[in-house]
Amino acid sequence: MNYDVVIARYGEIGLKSSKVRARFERKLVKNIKAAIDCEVDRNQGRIYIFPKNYGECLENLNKVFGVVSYSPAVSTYGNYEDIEKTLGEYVDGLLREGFIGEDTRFAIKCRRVGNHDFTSQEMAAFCGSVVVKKVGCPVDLTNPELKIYVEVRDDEAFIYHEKIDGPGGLPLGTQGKVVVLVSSGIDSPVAAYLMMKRGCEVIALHCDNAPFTGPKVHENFDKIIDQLQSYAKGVPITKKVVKYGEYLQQAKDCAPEKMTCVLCKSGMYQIAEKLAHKYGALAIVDGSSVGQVASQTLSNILATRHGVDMPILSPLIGLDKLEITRIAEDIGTFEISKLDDGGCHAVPRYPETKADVDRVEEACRAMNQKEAIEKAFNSIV
Ligand SMILES: Nc1ncnc2c1ncn2[C@@H]1O[C@H](COP(=O)(O)OP(=O)(O)OP(=O)(O)O)[C@@H](O)[C@H]1O
Repeated sequence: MNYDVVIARYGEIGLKSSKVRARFERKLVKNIKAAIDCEVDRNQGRIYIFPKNYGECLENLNKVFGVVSYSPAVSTYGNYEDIEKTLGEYVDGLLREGFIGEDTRFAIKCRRVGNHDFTSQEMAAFCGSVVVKKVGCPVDLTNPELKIYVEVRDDEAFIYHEKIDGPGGLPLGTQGKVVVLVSSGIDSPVAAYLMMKRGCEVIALHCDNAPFTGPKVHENFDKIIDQLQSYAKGVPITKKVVKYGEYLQQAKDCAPEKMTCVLCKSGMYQIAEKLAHKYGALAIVDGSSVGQVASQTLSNILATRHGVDMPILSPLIGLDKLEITRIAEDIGTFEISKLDDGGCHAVPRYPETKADVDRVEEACRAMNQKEAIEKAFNSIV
């Protein structure tokens, strides 16, 4: 097929006020250009992409948030003569590639914007007759096997037959920054992805628990961020790593053993909050999901957040492991997360599952948490 344009559609942006919409559209176009080598035109709620390489364009558009669907198309002029000629060639291509045959029930879907001397129905009937003359296949408007779309916009027309689903969401970078706590596990990369999908720029903070973890954990974190960067064209993820081993050692030495995981989370949130202030981020994000592991009880979730003033968002909170795993597979992080990284050896035999604020405060005092956090924060690279 000799496509010469890809039409991209966006959803939610269209619901915004005209000022916000214009800003979102500009950002979306910028992100598309960062992801694809192309020229771009914006017109009446559609984005027209003229890529250098169609294969690359179709693959990368699938990773640009804000794009709801897209169609490779051929363009022509918006009059009977040119549409007839171009549609005829388009149908030849469909025949060659086996999308249409003499038994294929088909329908023409025509949309029109602008002033023309024909209605959408008249143009649809005309285009239908062009296809029938060429292929001899039956028209079926209620249950077609193939839909051929003809969009006439002022003096231009576009013909296509595919609508490929995009990732949806909002253009990356339109909703401010968040600090996402990213481990090398399955959940937190999905949490980062979902926030990016809602338009948030991500600062990924990883706590390097060495010597309680091996080098594989850090390596896998790097690979996960590399994979997520393919969704962050235009607004790349900022990567930050804090040396967290000394903090954990202090927790183990000075506070009750069973509080180690609670103190670990509490420290992570506080370091994330400091980092957020430094970089102008407005929220902290983690991959918690209620009851998924022993430490993710509601009482632990509440107690570990004590002392943090910034919102801590947990986009996976109501999802089960299977749902999270499915997303991780789709976005290409599961294969990395499932690699054996040796786990964390700071985890006590019986971790606290019913932490309360008083005992957390007591444990924080016992380990001199404020000083340990300050020290860890200064190690961030
Ligand atoms: N080493 C780490 N660095 C940064 N964040 C972390 C780290 N370990 C845990 N977190 C954060 O705390 C959340 C809860 O971690 P926890 O270990 O309790 O659960 P999990 O189900 O294993 O999470 P994940 O699959 O994301 O590792 C993680 O989703 C992540 O946001």
